[in-house]
Amino acid sequence: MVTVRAPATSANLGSGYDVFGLALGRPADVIHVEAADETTITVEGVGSEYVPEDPRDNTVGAVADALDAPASITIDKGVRPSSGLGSSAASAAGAAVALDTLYGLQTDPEELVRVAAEGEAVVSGDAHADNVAPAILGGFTIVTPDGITTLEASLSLVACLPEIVVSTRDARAVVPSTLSIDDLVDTVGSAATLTAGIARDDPELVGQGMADTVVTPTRSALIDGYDEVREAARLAGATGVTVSGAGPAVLAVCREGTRRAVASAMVDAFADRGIESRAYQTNVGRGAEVVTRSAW
Ligand SMILES: Nc1ncnc2c1ncn2[C@@H]1O[C@H](COP(=O)(O)OP(=O)(O)O)[C@@H](O)[C@H]1O
Ligand SMILES: N[C@@H](CCOP(=O)(O)O)C(=O)O
Repeated sequence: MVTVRAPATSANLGSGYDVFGLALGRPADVIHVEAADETTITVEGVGSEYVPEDPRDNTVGAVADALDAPASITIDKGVRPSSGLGSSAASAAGAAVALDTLYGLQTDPEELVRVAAEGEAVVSGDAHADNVAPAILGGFTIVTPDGITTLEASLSLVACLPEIVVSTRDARAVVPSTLSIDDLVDTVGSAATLTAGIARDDPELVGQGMADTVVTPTRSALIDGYDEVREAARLAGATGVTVSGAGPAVLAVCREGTRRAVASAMVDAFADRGIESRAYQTNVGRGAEVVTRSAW
């Protein structure tokens, strides 16, 4: 049996739609795999009642197929489904690393990212890799058709998850299909600023570079209370606040020493709208890792 811990991730970071991703220190899924003649899936943990166990509908089933690595797989969900925290990706990434280890495949890590992205296609309709890349490689990742660039990053973060469900498939449908040259210029400027901020461990630059006038306004409209939560986080010390992935989680990058205040300001602002939420105080995390391995 092989057991892997695979982290939640936050994709887009505002200006990097389908390109930027960050591994989070927590929460995480835990995936157990045992060799078997055919793939079976059992799901436990947070929101497990919303996750299909049929391998054709679970991201993990697509990964086992792509690696030709049938197994008895148990997913212990720590990342709530439909959260905007890469829940489906955490399972896919964890399964890719676990099955690769179980069968000694020694697949190249970038190839494992492509395999895990096949799992994402099962749930969102697109094999977008901006969650599975950081979930496997850790840190901050830039995914383009030419490959993946990874940067180590050190940021103090809050990911606040309200009791709202937003499906990634639905949230992809509201993204505009064209943009003006002004929006293009703004987006390139933001994305470049954000990348420089990551390279310099500078939360002010990262926060500034999260600005986005194209995708985020359409997604934030799906999150009741978003504007108030964003304002509350900024007043409490966040340098940048945006929709995490497709939402409904909201990600805040915090100035040194403000993370606790930002977390409680965000929870209070959702509560003022009558919405319960949970704020994860976290940082940039590592990629999926094998935690136990036994020979039976
Ligand atoms: N292993 C899995 N973990 C979580 N969700 C899964 C998994 N396999 C399939 N799903 C489905 O994917 C959807 C959640 O994925 P998605 O909308 O991308 O949310 P998230 O932003 O949390 O990844 C749900 O409909 C869920 O049933
Ligand atoms: N780039 C994707 C990311 C979706 O992230 P998730 O955590 O909501 O699955 C998108 O924005 O659609």
